Parts: sequence; structure tokens; C-alpha cells
Amino acid sequence: MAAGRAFLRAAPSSLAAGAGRFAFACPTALPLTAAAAAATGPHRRGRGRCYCSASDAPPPPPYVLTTPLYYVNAPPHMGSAYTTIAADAIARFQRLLDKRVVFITGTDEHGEKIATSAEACGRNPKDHCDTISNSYKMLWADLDIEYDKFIRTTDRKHEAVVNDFYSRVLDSGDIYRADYEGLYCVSCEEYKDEKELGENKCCPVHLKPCVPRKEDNYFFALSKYQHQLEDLLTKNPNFVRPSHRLNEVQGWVKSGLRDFSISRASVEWGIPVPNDTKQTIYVWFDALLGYISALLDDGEKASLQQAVERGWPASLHLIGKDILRFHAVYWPAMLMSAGISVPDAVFGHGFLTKDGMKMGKSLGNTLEPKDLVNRFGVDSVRYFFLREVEFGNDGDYSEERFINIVNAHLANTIGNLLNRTLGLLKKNCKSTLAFDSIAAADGISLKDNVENLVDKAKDQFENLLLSSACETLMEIGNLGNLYIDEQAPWSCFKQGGESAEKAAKDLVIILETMRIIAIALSPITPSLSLRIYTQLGFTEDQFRTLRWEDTKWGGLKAGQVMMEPKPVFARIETETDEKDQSSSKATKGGKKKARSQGLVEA
Ligand SMILES: Nc1ncnc2c1ncn2[C@@H]1O[C@H](COP(=O)(O)OP(=O)(O)OP(=O)(O)O)[C@@H](O)[C@H]1O
Repeated sequence: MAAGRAFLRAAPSSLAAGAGRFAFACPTALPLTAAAAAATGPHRRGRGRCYCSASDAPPPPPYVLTTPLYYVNAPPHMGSAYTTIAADAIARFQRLLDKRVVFITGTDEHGEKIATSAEACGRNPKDHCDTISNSYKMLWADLDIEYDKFIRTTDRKHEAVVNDFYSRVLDSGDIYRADYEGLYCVSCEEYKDEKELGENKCCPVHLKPCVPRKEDNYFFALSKYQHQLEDLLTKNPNFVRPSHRLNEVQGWVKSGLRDFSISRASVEWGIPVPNDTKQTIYVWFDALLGYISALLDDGEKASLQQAVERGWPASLHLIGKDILRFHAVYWPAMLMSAGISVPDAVFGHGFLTKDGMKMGKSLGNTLEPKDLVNRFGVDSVRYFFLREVEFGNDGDYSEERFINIVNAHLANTIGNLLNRTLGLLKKNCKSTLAFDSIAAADGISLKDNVENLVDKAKDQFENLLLSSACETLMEIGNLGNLYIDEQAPWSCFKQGGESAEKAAKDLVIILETMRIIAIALSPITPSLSLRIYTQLGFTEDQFRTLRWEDTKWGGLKAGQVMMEPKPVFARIETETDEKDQSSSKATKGGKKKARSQGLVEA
């Protein structure tokens, strides 16, 4: 058993936690890049690294990170984008740490709600799923999401895995048939406890009345796992994060677990129950398995065992708090029943809200991420939501706040500083560095401050404190701005002699600071980081092979030639800006304003 992993109940040895770790061995006959790609998917291609060790020791376990598989009842919205952007930032950070990352996302395509939405659009369910699933893929491309695996629960390989899983749970004696009567929320696809419902028996998330249902279904004996779940939560306090959500989950478990139905007699659009084709498998007993079936490569033998051997258990399930019960209670119990390791951690983040209500497809109060990308650019969208919403809590969207934050941080603190510095370097040093960054920073406290803050940001990323990590990196930008303003290299160059030499060193110091920010911020704003990095005279290939350790001070060397300065981030203009600009044209203020847009040198 791997240290720190919760593995409960004796499992067949082939499915035990460690068994899958050996499955990624590189076919050594292949050249390195092709081998890496074959082993872990398209994003490893071109990274030029192979995970085989010379001693044939098994490679370390992959970092398997998942988003929810989004329900294709409607196209994605800013809420779905939020989870996926956060997951992408975490995946990118883990890759910077040189981890072998398997970042899984996808779509959940079965169930009553899908069949109803397909019918409403006049499409058959499969066509409907194809269309909506594709809209997720397109949005992920627009948002710079670099996933490794995209699973659809209508994929054939997934069906095979679900069948195997169902049989295992059946063999464990945890499935039985019974009548069930209760109040059902179609939007949640879940029977609800009457005491958790609002007025008129409304679902608290979807605000729609739940309907009475009576069915003869198959049930999963969740109640059998009461003690094992209590144990899991007590012994692994990091299993559910943030910690206030752990309390919530512990409360649910303590209040007593009830068996839940895992089939539907009235829903045709689903995977048939093995040995009873009159029923289909309940969406959650199907969709959660997508995290495992995603691990299979296309074309390989589709079985549960094979999939588990490809890298299970997941290191982190990133989800919204709405589906915490499924991931932190139902799912681990299901896995225990099937003798499979439970994931390392489940992180339930908060909701993006509009007027205090959760944005969601069912409520229809959503924000279009594609519109935001078209208007403000992908880096702004990624940065704003990760910076502004404390990860784990709810956050309300305001366009005014969006523009203010993005302009202040990305345009002014970062873009303007880079542009001013490169402008000075062009004018005074022919865009060429006269000193190594280590020599230039000798005895300068900014270097130590930057290094300390980078360590702090690393720690924050590791602990999923994404907003705090952004804040720390902006602190570095602020220090850079303070430094250039205090040292005023533009006037030192005018003085010539030693002053000019000192000014040339100061520019190297600022540019090295920018280089470090570009790397450390790249999980959040990959496109902006690439633009900064290439302005500093590096190639895109060099950017793609960067690691967190490259944030160490000293990357810029004497003789490095910088690119022609051009703004790396376009400030978002507002109506007030336009008015200000026209009135300040004839005044000195015009120059100050233009400077804040990253357009002129100091
Ligand atoms: N408002 C939101 N804020 C943050 N994350 C959200 C939000 N809405 C959806 N998500 C993300 O999507 C997941 C739910 O996916 P789903 O496809 O069910 O979307 P949905 O819009 O919540 O659907 P519905 O409104 O029908 O419940 C959440 O667990 C979370 O990861």
C-alpha cells in the first residue's frame, strides 16, 4: 500500500493500490518523446522526457486529477468552466513539479434529464450528447485547458468498466432488489430526504418541487459501510477538503447512511443492468466510474482491472460542493465494495453565484465563458476567477470588479512593468543584457524577497490555495514596480558612468523578476506567461520544458537579447477610460495614462 493512501478492505492483489503503478513502463524501443506520449497521452509529447528509470524501478504513481464529468443536459457555462480552469491550473502546477499528470475531464451522458433535454431539442439522445459533449471540448480549447483524457459515459470502454464494476459489487453481496418510494429531484437525479427540502418540497439547489416516485429498483447496501466510512474520514482528515466540508460529510455519515437505489425502471437512456435489461443503471453508479474508465487508452482491452492498473487511485477529485455527497460518501463506499482503492482526496469548491444564487444549467442563470473570452481574453478569465474567488468559498461575479482586477494586476503590475523595462533596455542597451542576473543582483534584497515569495506561492499551490498564490505572485510584481520606481534607471542612464552601469544591472534584475513571475504564474495564465517568456528572448519550446525549479534566480544570462517591446497584455478599456483619455490628451496626464497601458517607456 502506498503511504498515505486509504485502502480499505482486502482487495484482489491485481487491483490493489500499487498494482497499477507498473503499467506505465515506457516501451523502451521507442524514442523518448514518442514513448512518453504513448505512455501518458498527447500532452507529454514534445516534453522530451521519459519516465523510465535506468534501473527499471517502477515509475512513481501518476498524479491523477479529475473534474466532474459534466452533465450534457445543456452546454457548459462559467460554473463548469470554473472547476475545469482550476483543475487545469493544478495540473499545470503538478507538471511544473515534474509529476506525471493524468488530467481527466469529460461528460456524463446518461439519464432521464438527458433524454428529456434531447427530446426538447428535437434530437435523439446520442446526437444530443455528441453535440453538447463537443461544445465542452471546444470551450476547453478556448480556455487553454490541457486535459490528458476526455471520457464520455457513452464510450464503449466505459460501459465495459461499469459492467465489471456492477458484477464485483454484486459478488460482494451489496446489491439487492426492493421497492422504493420517495421524493425525487430530476435535476439532481436523486431521491431527497424530506427534511432537507424547502417550501413546497423544493430542492434547495434547483428550487423546483421534488416529485413523488415509487419504483422497484436495485439497491446498493451503503449502510454496510457506515463504520468504514467513519474510519476513512477520521483517519484521513485530508480526504475531504477544505476542512469545513469534511465536517459536513462527517455530519451526513453520523446521521446514518441509507442504502440507495442504483437502477431505474423508467429510464431507457442508460447502461442496462447486467441480467435485467428492463432496468438501466442509475446515472451516479455509472458516471463515477468514468474516472476509472478514462484511464484506458483508446483501443486497449476495456476492463475494470485494466483501467485500475493504468494509474488508479485518483490523487484528487475536484468538484463543486453540490456533488460532495456522491464523491465523499457514495463513491468511496462503492469502491470499498468492489475492492478498489479510494481516491486520495476530494476537494469541494464553492459556487459562482449570480444575485446570490448558484449559476447553473437547470436555473438558467449562467454566464457565458466564451463571451468573456471573446471580450477580455483567456488569461483575464482564468486569472479573475482563480484570484477573486477564494478556492472553497462562493463568489459573486461583477463585471466592474473583473475589469478593475484584471487591469490593475495583469495590465499594470505585470504588463506595464515588463514593457517599461524592455523599452529602457532597447533605448539604452540595444535590447541586450549586459550582466548575468546573479551578478546583477549581488547584495540586492529584492532577489531574496522574490525567492521567499516564490517559495510561499509554491506552498500555496500545493495546498490548493489558488487565490493566495495569485496574490503572492502579484506581491512580487509590486516589489518589481517599487524597485524600478525607487532606482529610476531612466535618470541613471542619463548620468552615464557608474550610474548607467547600475541602471543596466537594475534592468536585468527587473527582467529576471519578470521571468520568475512568468513561470510561477503559468499555471494560472499560460498564454500570458508564454508571451512574457518569449519577449525575454526565449523560445516557445524552452517555455514548454520549464519546471518549477527554473523559478530559481539566475535564468537570465549576459548577452541574452530581448525581443522588441510590445504590450503582452491589452488593458481593458472602459467608457470612463475613453472619456479620461480624450480630456487628458492635451495635458501631461496623457503621458501618465499611456504609461499605465504599457505603451510607452518611462
Ligand atoms: N455555479 C457554479 N459554480 C461553481 N461550479 C459550478 C457551478 N455550476 C456548475 N459547477 C460545476 O459543475 C459541476 C456540476 O456539473 P453539472 O453538469 O451538473 O452542472 P450544473 O450547471 O450544476 O447543472 P444543473 O444546474 O443542472 O445542476 C459542479 O459540481 C461544479 O464542478
